[in-house]
Amino acid sequence: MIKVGVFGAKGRMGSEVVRAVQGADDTELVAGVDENEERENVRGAEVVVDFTHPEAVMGNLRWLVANGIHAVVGTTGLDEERLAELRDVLAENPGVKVLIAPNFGIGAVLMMHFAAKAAPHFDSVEIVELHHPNKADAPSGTASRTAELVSAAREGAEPMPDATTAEVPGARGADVSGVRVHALRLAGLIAHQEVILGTHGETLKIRHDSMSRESFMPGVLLGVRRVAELPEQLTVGLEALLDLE
Ligand SMILES: NC(=O)C1=CN([C@@H]2O[C@H](COP(=O)(O)OP(=O)(O)OC[C@H]3O[C@@H](n4cnc5c(N)ncnc54)[C@H](OP(=O)(O)O)[C@@H]3O)[C@@H](O)[C@H]2O)C=CC1
Ligand SMILES: O=C(O)C1=N[C@H](C(=O)O)C[C@H](O)C1
Repeated sequence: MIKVGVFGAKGRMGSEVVRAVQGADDTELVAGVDENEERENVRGAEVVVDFTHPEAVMGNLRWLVANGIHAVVGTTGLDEERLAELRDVLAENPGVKVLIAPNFGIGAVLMMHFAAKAAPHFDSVEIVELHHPNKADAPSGTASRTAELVSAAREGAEPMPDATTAEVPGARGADVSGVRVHALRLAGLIAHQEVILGTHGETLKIRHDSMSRESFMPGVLLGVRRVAELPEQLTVGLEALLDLE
């Protein structure tokens, strides 16, 4: 049995993780911790899953790594600066592994992968992400990661055509690594993303929809089961566990 703790246990995602950990045959819940509760409660856990808040996650990770506990992180907002800090903290604690996945949905990981594969074959790529209105961050971690992957895949390509010279601020979305990202927040939604690619006379749309937060749980459990054996101390992206080419 893998002993698991959950940070953000009463949240939308954390409560689903608690259910998944309790329901799986090979995992056992040590404790759930929320804001203003003692992190010490998860002592004894081999792996802690974090679905908290962009402002809380770094403090949680510093504590986990210092205490020799592997982390599986779904919380978004971990930019390059924070990842660099995390690498420094990990270097001082060589046995500890951290897996960060902007999206644990298997279909979402495939959507990002397919978008990166398609990107060099098109002149234009834009991303539309759609989420529930309680979400704190925009654009989503998934959209930012997709933009980074698309940008890397298009390295050396011509700039995307765009004649805009007069713009109401925000009308063209956010520029993430040179890719336009448009964020919608609508009641009734959970998590959705469309990558739209265009070239002469044709477009390709790659869309993923999470219709429930249960959809993220197979990916979270996969991370919990495999984090300890990952070759690197810090791994970003669930694709590292999915054998994608
Ligand atoms: N990677 C993925 O697949 C997914 C990632 N996410 C990301 O996960 C994060 C959480 O999303 P969601 O569950 O919707 O958010 P919620 O607001 O529903 O849950 C966050 C929880 O974390 C708690 N919390 C805040 N600070 C701390 C802290 N310092 N220590 C412990 N717990 C804390 C909150 O408590 P309180 O309410 O009392 O402040 C709350 O219970 C977001 O960053 C979101 O983008 C979401 C879905 C999928
Ligand atoms: O806050 C959410 O809900 C989600 N957050 C993640 C993100 O920012 O990409 C993953 C998924 O989109 C749901």
